[in-house]
Amino acid sequence: MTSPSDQIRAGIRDVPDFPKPGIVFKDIAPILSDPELLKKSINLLTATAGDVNIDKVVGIDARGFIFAAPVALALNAGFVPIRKQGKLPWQTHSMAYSLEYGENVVEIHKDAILPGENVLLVDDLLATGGTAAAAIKLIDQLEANLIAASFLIELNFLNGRDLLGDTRVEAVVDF
Ligand SMILES: O=P(O)(O)OC[C@H]1O[C@H](OP(=O)(O)OP(=O)(O)O)[C@H](O)[C@@H]1O
Ligand SMILES: Nc1ncnc2[nH]cnc12
Repeated sequence: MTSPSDQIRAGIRDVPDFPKPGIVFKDIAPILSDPELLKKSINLLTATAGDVNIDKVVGIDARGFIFAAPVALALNAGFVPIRKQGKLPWQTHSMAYSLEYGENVVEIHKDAILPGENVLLVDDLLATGGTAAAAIKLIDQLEANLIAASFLIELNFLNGRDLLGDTRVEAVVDF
């Protein structure tokens, strides 16, 4: 019997040279289109919270939202979006960063998380760690208590977790 994480691993499709030459893109579309794999992904990400009561699940625009919102519901927590620059209507904190195939700016609403609230950060994939590191800086600016950063996929060879300081990092599958 294959384990749920092995089934998820088998559902990830490699697309060479996307979005740039030399990048092997991990395509999660086959997981999203399979209700069993999608449920298993949500369940395993939810389990990374452990026994800690989570107040807010923070998801990163855009693929992170797919997983973070259902995880928030499963944990009876609120959902907070970190969005790419220019999309959030209220007052924001901003952070510039580099990722495996470019650079960008992410933002969070200043009132999205109360000081001391327990936060779980959820994204689909940890590559160089640039995106997650920027998200963690935004969460820190709100004086939240980051319990863990949880990813469906981690690309070990890019050492992204080295950028995330002493944050507990969890990944459902790694390559
Ligand atoms: O560890 P890093 O090197 O920073 O890369 C990881 C990030 O890259 C992807 O986001 P992308 O910016 O492509 O956005 P998308 O979710 O809108 O596709 C992915 O969803 C992560 O957020
Ligand atoms: N190789 C990759 N595949 C999918 N998403 C990514 N985000 C950053 N690197 C990625």
